[in-house]
Amino acid sequence: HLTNPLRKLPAAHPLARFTSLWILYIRYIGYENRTLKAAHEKYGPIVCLGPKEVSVNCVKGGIREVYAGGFEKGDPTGGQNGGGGYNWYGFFKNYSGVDNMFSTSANKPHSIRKRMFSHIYSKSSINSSPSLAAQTSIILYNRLLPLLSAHITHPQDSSPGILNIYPLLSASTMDFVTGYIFGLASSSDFLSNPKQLAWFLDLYNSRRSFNFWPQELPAFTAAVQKYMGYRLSPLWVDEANSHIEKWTKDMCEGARRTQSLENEGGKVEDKPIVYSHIISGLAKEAKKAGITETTDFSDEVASEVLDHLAAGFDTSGITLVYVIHELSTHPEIQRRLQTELTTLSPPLLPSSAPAIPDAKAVDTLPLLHAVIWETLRLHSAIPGAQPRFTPVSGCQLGPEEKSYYIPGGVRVSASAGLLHQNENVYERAGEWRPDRWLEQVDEEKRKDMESRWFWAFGSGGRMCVGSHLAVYQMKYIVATLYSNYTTTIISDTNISQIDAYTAPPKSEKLLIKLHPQAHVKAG
Ligand code: HEM
Repeated sequence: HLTNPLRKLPAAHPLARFTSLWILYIRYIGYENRTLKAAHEKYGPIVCLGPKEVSVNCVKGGIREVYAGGFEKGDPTGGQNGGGGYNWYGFFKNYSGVDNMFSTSANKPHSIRKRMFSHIYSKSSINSSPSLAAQTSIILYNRLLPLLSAHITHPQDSSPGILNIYPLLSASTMDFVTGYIFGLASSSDFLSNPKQLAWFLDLYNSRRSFNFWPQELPAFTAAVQKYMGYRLSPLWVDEANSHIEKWTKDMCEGARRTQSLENEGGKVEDKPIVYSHIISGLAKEAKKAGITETTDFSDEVASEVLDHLAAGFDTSGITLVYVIHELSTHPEIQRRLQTELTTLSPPLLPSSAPAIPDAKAVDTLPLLHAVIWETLRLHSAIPGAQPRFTPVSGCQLGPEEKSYYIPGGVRVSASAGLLHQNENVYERAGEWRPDRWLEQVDEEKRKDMESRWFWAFGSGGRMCVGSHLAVYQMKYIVATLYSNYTTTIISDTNISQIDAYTAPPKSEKLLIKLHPQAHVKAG
C-alpha cells in the first residue's frame, strides 16, 4: 500500500485502497453505477476504486487520455509475456472463445477488424444504401404498421390500443439490424412472429443477472468449476447461449446462400451487406497473411455478427422505450413532433407504401433529432463503466489542477451515465428537455454538449461502430409511430433503468395506449 501511487487519490470507500473486494462486492450486488455517481459527487473527477483501479469523470485528464488515447481493453502488464492479461470484454466472445471486434483485447488486431466495417456502417453508406431503404419500407409498412393497427382492431388480451410496447421495439430493431447484416430473406422477422420473438427475448434476457462471475473473475470461475465441480454460472446460461449461437449460424447460412445466388436477379432488400463485407474482408486479410488454402471462417464470422446484432437490437430497443415513455409523459412535445413529422414527403403513412421519405430528410428533422439525443443522454442504454487498462509506462490522469500519476496495468473507466450528468454542460441535467439541443448556444458550448461530454456511443478507436445505423432505425421507427398514433401511459411501474453496464428498464415493460390519429384507418 505504501508504495502504491493510487494511495494519493481520494478513495470511493476506506477499503478501496487496500483491496478490490469492496468494488467486487458492489458489482456483485448490482450497485456499481449509483456507487460511482455518489463517489464522484463527493470526491471529484477521479476516484480510487481498488488498489489497481480508478474511475474518471472528466474530459481533459479523463476520457480524452483513456479512450481517444487508445488505452487497451486487455491488461498489458498481465498474462504470459505481457499483453495477454485480464480483459473484461473477453466475456463477449462467442462460440466457446471466438473473438470478435468488441471482445478483442489488443488495439492492433481490433483496428484491422474495425477498418473492415467502418465504411458499411458510415453515415453516408447507411443513408444512401438502396438495400437498407428497401428493408426499411418493408419493415415499417408490411410489419410494424399492420401490427400496431391490429392492436387497435384485434386486441390480444386487453382493451383496444393497449400494449406492452417494449418487445415490439426490440423486434423492430432486431429486424432492422439483422436485415442489414444478413439481407431481409435471411434475417429475423420478429415483428411477424411473436412466438419466435418471445423465445428469443426469454433466452437473451434470462442471462442478464449471471454475468458477474465469468466476467469479473473468469479464472476463478473456471477454476471453481474445474476443481470443485461447482458452476457459478448455471448450465442453462450456456444452453441459452448455444441456442442464440445456433440461430445466428442459421442466418449466416441463409446469407451465404443468398450471396451465391446474387447474380441471378436477387432482390435488393435481400443483399447481405455486412455479411458479404466480412467474408470478403477476412479472405483479403488471409491473402495478405499469405494463407492460400481455403480457410473456414464460419465461427469468426458468426461470432462477429452475433455481437453486432446483440449490441444493435438491445441498445436501440432500450433507447426507444425511453423515447416513448418520455414523449408519452410530455404530450406537448409529442404534439410538436407530430406537427414536424407532417413535413415529411411522402408522409410515413400506410397510403404512401412502399415509398418512404429520404433518410436525409428524416435525419435532419430538428425536434426528432433533439428527442433522440436527449434520450441517449438521459437514459443511455450503456450507462455503465467501460473499462480499459493504463499502458505499461503509466500515465497522468485527473483534471489539470490536480492530476495524478497512475502506474501501468491499472483498470480505469468512465461512464456515460455520469458524464451526462454534468450540470455545467447540461443544465438541469436530471430533466428530459429536448429543447436544450435546439437552443442557440455558442460554439464552445455546442462542442461540449455534442461531442466532448456526449458519450452515449463512447469515443476513440473502440467507440460504437453501429451508431449511424442505430440513429437511422430509431428515427424511422419513432417517425412512423408518431406519424400515425398518439401514445399515453397505462403503466410505467419500475421503468427506471437497472444498475448495470447495459441498462434496460427494471420492469422490462412499458404499457401504453395507442390512439390512432384521424387519418389512420384501423385494419
Ligand atoms: C442506441 C443504440 C446504441 C448504443 C447506445 C450503443 C453504444 C455503444 C457503446 C457505448 C459502445 C462502446 C462500449 C465499450 O467500449 O464498452 C459500443 C460499441 C459497439 N457497438 Fe454500439 N451502440 C448502439 C447501437 C449499435 C448498433 C445498431 C450496432 C450494430 C452494428 C452496434 C454495434 C457495436 C459494436 C460492434 C461495438 C464494438 C465496437 C468496437 O469494438 O470497436 N451498436 N456501442
